[in-house]
Amino acid sequence: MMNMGGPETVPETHDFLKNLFLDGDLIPLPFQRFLAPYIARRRTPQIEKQYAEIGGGSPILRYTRLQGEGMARLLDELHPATAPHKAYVAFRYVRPMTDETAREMKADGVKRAIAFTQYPQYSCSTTGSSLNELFRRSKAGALDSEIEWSVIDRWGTHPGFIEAVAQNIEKALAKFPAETRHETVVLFSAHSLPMSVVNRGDPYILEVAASVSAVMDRLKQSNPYRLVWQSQVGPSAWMGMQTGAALKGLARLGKKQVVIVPIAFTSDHIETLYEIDLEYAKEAREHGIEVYRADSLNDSPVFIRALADIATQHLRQYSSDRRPVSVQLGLRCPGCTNATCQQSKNWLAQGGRQ
Ligand SMILES: C=CC1=C(C)c2cc3[nH]c(cc4nc(cc5[nH]c(cc1n2)c(C)c5CCC(=O)O)C(CCC(=O)O)=C4C)c(C)c3C=C
Ligand SMILES: [Fe+2]
Ligand SMILES: [Fe+2]
Repeated sequence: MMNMGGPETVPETHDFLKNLFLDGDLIPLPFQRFLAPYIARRRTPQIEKQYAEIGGGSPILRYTRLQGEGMARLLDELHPATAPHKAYVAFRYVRPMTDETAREMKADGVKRAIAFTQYPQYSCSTTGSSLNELFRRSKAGALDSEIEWSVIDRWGTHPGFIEAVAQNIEKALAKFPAETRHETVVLFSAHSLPMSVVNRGDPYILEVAASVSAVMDRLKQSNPYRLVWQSQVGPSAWMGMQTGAALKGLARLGKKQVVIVPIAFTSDHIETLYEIDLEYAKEAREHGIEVYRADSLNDSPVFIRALADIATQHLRQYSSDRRPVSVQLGLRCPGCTNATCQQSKNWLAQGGRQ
């Protein structure tokens, strides 16, 4: 289960940020090895304060383990041919990272594995970075070369995922009076992307939009909605409209009720617990809007069943066609100039064989 991870405790914030700014697949910086620690040090106090305010750290490891254990249990029933199943966590910027997980898998004698992204929608900066890291660690000899790999690279329109998000929206909508509930604006909010990434042909924006469209179809188009973008970092141009500005705009239009929906991440993190709950919701209330947030998926049993179903479908498909990767993963962004992307795609298309 591949994801970025987050600091479990406040003092881990600096190392998390340092590893994040060292990731050239996420943020290519000039003189990265020198600039990354500098930027991380400067940013640490502000981000530490945010993690402190949301309870002292990120809950992502706890939820990913819980989701993985639940998924593996269900998989044993749904796909007994490949049982027993076990979920391992590989984070990009905090422990457990790929090397540590690879050692654990080696000790367990694993010979068949699925690299299962926990980002519903594909971006080169997120899932792409995790897959490139898997490739690099393999090349460095950290992975057991006998493991047969396949990849689940995106699942943003899977009906189980859509159902889990839709149910959480319904719960939030139910907090408004029945007479005015249909007027509530559903504001989907996803982490933004720099326009430089969008403009090289990254598929994330399209895939997030596809998730939103599928959720609204499941809700039978019950409410007006928009997709907006949050958490931009630094001075460059990022995908908009920004979530904060959208809330102000909705207030200007006289809207009184809003449900904010995190759609691109599967557990709580500072974007939901700090940015949305503490910053945006407070600002919106000051503008006269009553606002609730749809819960993150966290320990949702509907979501855990969806993960098991996604893995089952993948295993069935793989047993019939032996294709380790999706057709879509084979295509690099038309504007991609990162040579590792091609190498890692070739490696994965061969099932992780050298
Ligand atoms: C699907 C979600 C995410 C995408 C896409 C994404 C792209 C992206 N992010 C940065 C820079 C930063 N991201 C940071 C933290 C962070 N990012 C995501 C998710 C996505 N990022 C999460 C869940 C988090 C964890 C923080 C949290 O909310 O708990 C940070 C560090 C925090 C900060 O300093 O503000 C940076 C920096 C870029 C440049 C990028 C696309 C290229
Ligand atoms: Fe980010
Ligand atoms: Fe790329």
